[in-house]
Amino acid sequence: MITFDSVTKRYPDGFVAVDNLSLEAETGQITVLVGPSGCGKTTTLRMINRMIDATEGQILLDGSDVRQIDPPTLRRGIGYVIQQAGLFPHRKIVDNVATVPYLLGWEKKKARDRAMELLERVGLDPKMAQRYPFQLSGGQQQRVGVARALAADPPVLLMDEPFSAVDPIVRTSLQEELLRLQAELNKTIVFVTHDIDEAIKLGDKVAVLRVGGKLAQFAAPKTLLSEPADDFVREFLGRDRGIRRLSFVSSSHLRLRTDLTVSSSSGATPSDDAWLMVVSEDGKPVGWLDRDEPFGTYVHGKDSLRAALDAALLSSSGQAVALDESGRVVGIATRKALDEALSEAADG
Ligand SMILES: Nc1ncnc2c1ncn2[C@@H]1O[C@H](COP(=O)(O)OP(=O)(O)OP(=O)(O)O)[C@@H](O)[C@H]1O
Repeated sequence: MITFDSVTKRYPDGFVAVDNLSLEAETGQITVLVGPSGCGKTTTLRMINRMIDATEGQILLDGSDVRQIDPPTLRRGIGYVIQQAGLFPHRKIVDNVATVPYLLGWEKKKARDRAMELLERVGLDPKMAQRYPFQLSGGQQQRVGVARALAADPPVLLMDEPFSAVDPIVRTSLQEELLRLQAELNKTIVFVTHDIDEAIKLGDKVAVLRVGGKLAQFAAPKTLLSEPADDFVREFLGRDRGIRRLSFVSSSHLRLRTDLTVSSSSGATPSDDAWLMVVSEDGKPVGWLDRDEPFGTYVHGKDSLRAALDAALLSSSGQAVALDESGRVVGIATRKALDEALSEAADG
């Protein structure tokens, strides 16, 4: 766990970049620092690995004051990923990833084997290992940056706007990759971004900072969306707060109708008003009976209420097709069921 206890950073010119910050970044979780430009996110992050020293207060890493630990020892246990990856341009990818193991005196083969394993872990083709950074796309370089930070298996990972220099599609895939990796690795991650959507997607908890380095709110994404602490946070969260909150509401409470499905061999005829979903022999959705309209699906209980609503909006049926994890139809969420679930969500 990383604990900020009344931490202030005053730069030599007197500017207060971080003002009396107290928060805890839990072990094995992703804590996101988010806020407008200049609010002190990077300063806060760099005080953890002592690239910047706090002026007042204490930062504790698993109970030990970081200022009592000499910086090289401290940084051995802390991976650091920055925007545009910051790779060494004249080193091959494999050697970039092996940087810290080399510094730690690992023998070359062991360090390179570790690097190759990590490249695979972050979803890069092993063939990339022999290339130089300029021969990789921005997104690939960013993956290398993550692999490099993980090389010595540090328990803590600091990530400073790591995905902000890539296009939105690559960015989404990097975010998903990080969540997948984190599910395996359980690192204590502190992640800086100015993008509130990224914060909400990645954070177990999100610290919203305002200019002047003051903490405006520290909460789980769901709480931020439903109970923003003040107008600043509300405005920073932006539009569609209500819809976005549905991403954190489970679809498992949606009441499903099983009488609105028909097997493809049944020869059923449509009734006037009902939309019936034809289901193949192996349980997969085929299409609406006698209606040439698209249909939308979601995985019941796994996807959010937002996903179910989105699926319903894909066709004029207004109904979502609920699937199990292997893609078989488990029932139909009707408008009425969605309506009920939405009003429950609005209440709670
Ligand atoms: N060495 C320094 N001396 C004086 N002021 C500084 C110094 N470094 C940063 N600052 C100021 O401290 C404030 C916080 O900077 P910081 O880089 O932590 O912000 P940030 O939230 O990460 O911003 P951005 O999103 O733009 O990267 C800014 O106003 C910055 O100008």
